[in-house]
Amino acid sequence: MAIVLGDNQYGKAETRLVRVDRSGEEHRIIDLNVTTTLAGDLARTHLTGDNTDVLPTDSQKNTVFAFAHDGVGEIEAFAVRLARHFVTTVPAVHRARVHIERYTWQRMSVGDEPAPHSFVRGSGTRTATVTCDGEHTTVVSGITDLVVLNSTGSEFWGYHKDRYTTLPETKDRILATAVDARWRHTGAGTADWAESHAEVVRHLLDAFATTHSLSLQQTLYAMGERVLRHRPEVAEIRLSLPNRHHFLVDLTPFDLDNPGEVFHAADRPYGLIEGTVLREDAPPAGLAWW
Ligand SMILES: O=c1[nH]c(=O)c2[nH]c(=O)[nH]c2[nH]1
Repeated sequence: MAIVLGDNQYGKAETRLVRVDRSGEEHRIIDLNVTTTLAGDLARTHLTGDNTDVLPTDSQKNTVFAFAHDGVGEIEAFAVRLARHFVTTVPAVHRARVHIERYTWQRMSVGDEPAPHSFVRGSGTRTATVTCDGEHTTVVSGITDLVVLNSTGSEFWGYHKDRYTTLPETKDRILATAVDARWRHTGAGTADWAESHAEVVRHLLDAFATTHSLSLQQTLYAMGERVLRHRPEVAEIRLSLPNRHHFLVDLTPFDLDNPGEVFHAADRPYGLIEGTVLREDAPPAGLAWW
């Protein structure tokens, strides 16, 4: 019986890079978590331990820091630079993926003045995943952990019921989720990554806030559809929405009414609603989701 090496990849996971821009009166910070993943002709090291083809993961980490020396810029562009570097300079490497998370920091205010070098962590983490095979480069942008809540404007009723169904139907509930969205760009050369990202997030939030929801599934589709209608540079968006259930507490044992005011915010289990919304004529995804 022959035994062979199957798919393999390797890289440095979660290089934490913080860069301080001191060029102005006010400092600016970029706080990143960078993961590099390489694949290619790497049979030799697996089969014989000959490491000729292997760029150490330590070198990959060093590359991330060295590339930050002259500025990081937008994370999509930084990831493109790194991915192309690995594919074009390491002979055995034919595919590189660079995944970056950028934590949100907002400038503090002291009194009415913006603080020059003090920051507070904001909500939502921006992400970018770039894949390069030497010929094609794909860019996926995203946002994770963007926690949102509507205190009304959400119903859930008319669902399939069986002997195990106890959930009461509701015409008014809290709808809350932590948005995890990733969207694939039609090209790798969007002019303004920052503007594109801010606008996609704005449309996601607008759709969440203005959709009268009959299910989180319906809200998911509305969020994706709105992004695609307004942002031509986006070909496809994948959303993962945990349903952060808020259950109305029964206060009748205490002779108290509860007209939609007191809720138990349960953390688990939670419904997990996931879906993809895309253009019918979206170009092939290639390695985008690799
Ligand atoms: O919006 C919802 N979708 C569901 O599929 C579901 N299932 C459930 O128990 N509550 C909800 N809410």
